[in-house]
Amino acid sequence: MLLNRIIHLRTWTVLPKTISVIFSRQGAHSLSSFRQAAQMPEKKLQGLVFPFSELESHLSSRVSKTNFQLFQPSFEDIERAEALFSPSKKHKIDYFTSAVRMDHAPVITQPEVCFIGRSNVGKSSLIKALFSLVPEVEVRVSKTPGHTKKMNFFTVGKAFTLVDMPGYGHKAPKDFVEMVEAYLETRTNLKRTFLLIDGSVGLQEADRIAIGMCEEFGLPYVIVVTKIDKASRGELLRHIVEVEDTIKMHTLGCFPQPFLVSSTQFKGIYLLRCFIAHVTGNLHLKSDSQIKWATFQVPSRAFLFFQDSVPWALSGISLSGCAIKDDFR
Ligand SMILES: Nc1nc2c(ncn2[C@@H]2O[C@H](COP(=O)(O)OP(=O)(O)OP(=O)(O)O)[C@@H](O)[C@H]2O)c(=O)[nH]1
Ligand SMILES: [Mg+2]
Repeated sequence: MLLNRIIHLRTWTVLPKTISVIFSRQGAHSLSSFRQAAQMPEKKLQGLVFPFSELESHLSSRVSKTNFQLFQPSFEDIERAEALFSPSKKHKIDYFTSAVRMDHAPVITQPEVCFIGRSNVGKSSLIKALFSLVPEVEVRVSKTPGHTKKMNFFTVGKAFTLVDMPGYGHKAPKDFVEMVEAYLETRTNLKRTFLLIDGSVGLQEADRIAIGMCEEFGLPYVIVVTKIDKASRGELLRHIVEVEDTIKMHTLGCFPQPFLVSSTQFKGIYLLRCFIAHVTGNLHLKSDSQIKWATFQVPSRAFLFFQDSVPWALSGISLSGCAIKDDFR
């Protein structure tokens, strides 16, 4: 199968030192909450919430800037989405269970989102940042590739579940294919797959194979460019253009807007929270939020998602390949 090929790829030359970190309450990020961040000067806040806005003026006209602004919720919507990521007595956010095989995966009906990507791309760090309002939830990150060995399920109240996956490529677990491919192919409550690409190294062969797999399975998926703090501006722009070109030329199921994030600087995290709230059917955007029209073909499995009452239309994608309107309620 496709991912078998990824596992055997050896594109990493430098192996970082083994350091495992368990994030605890002490590790809470000072920008965990959008409310806190909203105290910042407008321009800084804009760059934090919409990281693309800082890069926009440097991109050539060849790149579709509209695609980066397809999902552009209002600050009010972002704040409403944040409530979903804030725990309360009635809305518990916690680690749920782990599985190494599909028959060990919990059977649940609530919407689910998962995070896949090469080992060390920053999947667990991103989830830790998304859950930073609940720092007691243990999400393990490590400098050593291949740290996450199991599919780790986290529940966000009754609203949705989120799955942290082992990485593919270097040091992927032996049972990776049976675990992750089977999950992606058969999980019926999976609403979105977030495919992470390291913004400091750009698209690698393993990423292209993973994109091919998402296409083959007809998954609705979204590309997230990670570690944007680590790359120079020039490098990052080059990598973003490459991602954009790939989405445009080689994908049908990928949401046209790549999301840019830095889990350490908290860039793009509030926007991603809002997108997750939206695609899991937990947030209806206010009318002043902007979701632009998108026109392209949708793979067959998308129809199943439409039937699940979380239509693709929610992310600006048309079922018929025709343009759709931006008010979906
Ligand atoms: N500079 C920077 N480093 C990051 C960022 N996100 C993650 N890292 C670092 O990248 C390394 C890998 O992070 P993880 O979150 O464990 O990566 P992963 O994709 O879960 O890795 P596996 O579980 O091995 O597949 C850690 O050293 C993180 O601190 C980021 O946004 N910026
Ligand atoms: Mg991990």
